[in-house]
Amino acid sequence: MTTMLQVTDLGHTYGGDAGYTAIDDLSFTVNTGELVCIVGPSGCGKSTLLRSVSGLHRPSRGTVRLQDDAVTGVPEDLAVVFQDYSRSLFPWLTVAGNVEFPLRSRGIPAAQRKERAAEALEAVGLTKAAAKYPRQLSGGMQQRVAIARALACRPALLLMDEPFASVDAQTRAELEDLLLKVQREQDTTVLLVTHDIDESVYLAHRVLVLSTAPASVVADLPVDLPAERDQITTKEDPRFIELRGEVARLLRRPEDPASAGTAAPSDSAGAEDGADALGQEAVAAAKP
Ligand SMILES: Nc1ncnc2c1ncn2[C@@H]1O[C@H](COP(=O)(O)OP(=O)(O)OP(=O)(O)O)[C@@H](O)[C@H]1O
Repeated sequence: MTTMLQVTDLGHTYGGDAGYTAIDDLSFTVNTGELVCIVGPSGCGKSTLLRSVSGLHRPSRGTVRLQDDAVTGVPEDLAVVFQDYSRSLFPWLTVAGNVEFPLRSRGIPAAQRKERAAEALEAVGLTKAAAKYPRQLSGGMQQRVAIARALACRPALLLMDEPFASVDAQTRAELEDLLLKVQREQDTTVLLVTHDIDESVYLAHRVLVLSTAPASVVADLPVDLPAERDQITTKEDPRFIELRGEVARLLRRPEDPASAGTAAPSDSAGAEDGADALGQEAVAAAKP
């Protein structure tokens, strides 16, 4: 088992030494081919962590290493899927154009770009939509385009920031299963942030639970469920229910009296539609 991502003693304080510390002493690893989910209370510093891992900002303390190289800027072999597909796809490009777009800046020749885009669109079941524009697709289909675009880059690490939070429950379940299928087929290494406890246990090989801000890792839970997951039978598995309860208990805020009861099945880590700063930065950076 090789290490794909190593985060060591990571800390970030906004506004200098006397400012606000969002994350502190954060350490974890992600192995090659693993799907690791991160859950944490709202505002605990998940986006700050993802920004540091993706090289979009320089953390105040600690190190991030991707395939043993220190991350000091956005690495070529990293792709990110954001929550808000409407802000991450380019409306003036076709589906195929969107998927090919990041390959252009990587200097990949046109024929190879087309081939890779076709492969990625096939993996997400969108071959027939290649010539359409994002506005002609449903939200779930648009998010599949965003996933195809990330896959076409053949990233060493795929970062996903609340990728299914903006779609309806049925589409969310379909996209979760699509991610599991693609991850298994392509052996992609994935680090996914979610507010949804069920989703984290359903998708992950391991769930990292973060504390309230400044975020640190309070638990690193291996998900010892059968590799083959099913939206109904997996969620009925007593071990799934046990793990879900464990994550909910770890996330429970002692000061919150409402959290003193048993966690509800659809309990979430405190979702708020956190404005997707990462998404905005990425689109701004990529606009021609
Ligand atoms: N640029 C910034 N300057 C100052 N403080 C910031 C900045 N960005 C984030 N913060 C603060 O750092 C803390 C962590 O923010 P972050 O967005 O990383 O949390 P999060 O866990 O992703 O939130 P959410 O769950 O709502 O998406 C918050 O209190 C936030 O107000």
